[in-house]
Amino acid sequence: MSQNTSQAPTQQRTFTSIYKLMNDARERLSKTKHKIMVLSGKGGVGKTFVSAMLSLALASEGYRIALLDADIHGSSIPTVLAMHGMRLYASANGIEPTPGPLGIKVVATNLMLDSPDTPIIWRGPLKSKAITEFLAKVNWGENDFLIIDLPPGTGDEAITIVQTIKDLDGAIIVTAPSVLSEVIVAKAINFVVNNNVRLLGIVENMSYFKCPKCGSIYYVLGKSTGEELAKKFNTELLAKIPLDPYIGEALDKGVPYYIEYPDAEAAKAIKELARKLINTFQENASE
Ligand SMILES: Nc1ncnc2c1ncn2[C@@H]1O[C@H](COP(=O)(O)OP(=O)(O)OP(=O)(O)O)[C@@H](O)[C@H]1O
Repeated sequence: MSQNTSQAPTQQRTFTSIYKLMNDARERLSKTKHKIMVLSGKGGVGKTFVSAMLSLALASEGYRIALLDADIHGSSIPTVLAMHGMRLYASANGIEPTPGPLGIKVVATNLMLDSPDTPIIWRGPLKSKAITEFLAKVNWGENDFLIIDLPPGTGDEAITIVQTIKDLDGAIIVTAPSVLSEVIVAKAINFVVNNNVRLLGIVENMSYFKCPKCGSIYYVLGKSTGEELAKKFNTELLAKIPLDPYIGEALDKGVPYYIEYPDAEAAKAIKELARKLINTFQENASE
């Protein structure tokens, strides 16, 4: 009994501080119109690539974009956006997002590290706190879209996002033909639906490869079943993004793919994805 009593003030302080952080986060994000999370049931399907390129596609249509890399351990948004040597910095207004290509505001743990290959050794509660602090202490300012790139699965990071951002506008599930199993897609979809987040649809990445010489289509990672899956889960197949060798080339050259190769096959699919998203929210706005 006496032990409980002596612990009470500390526990209360912890709850108060998390409650305050969550409130601060909501206040900080109150001038961001649409908040969208990007998740997948499995790793390596191109979630980061889709989040980063979708952000660039929306920005190139004139929208104000913020991008949160909520993948604390595997933070790679800055690399994909070619933000070499850039850092977050503090101002009197909080943590300032780092301006990325086309002016998108980027927040990522890798932008806080001296070296991008430094490992972050944090367990669940610390990762959740880091994400809440990012949301609460970053000077997000006014944005049309906040895109949140999550690590694979439905763990601490995803739970923190849905608990903190109560007015999330929706979720995009990214998957690839090799992992288009119903079970994997269902897990991600159930997480979204059970948390009362609007399911915007599925993006099938690495869908096919189109030969640039003869135009033949090859299903390198297995037959595309995106349409059937979307139908089965009563959602939309938002995009089929092909495998594109220029993506690796852009990474090697240290340039953002969408800007460097705007007419490449995958870039065109991402542009379409961005337009669908814009239409979705314009339709909603006029309802
Ligand atoms: N359509 C594509 N064509 C060719 N390469 C791609 C495509 N999409 C993504 N890639 C490449 O595949 C690799 C994995 O992509 P990415 O890191 O975006 O996946 P992820 O789902 O975010 O991974 P993680 O599970 O680590 O979070 C990267 O090297 C990326 O450049």
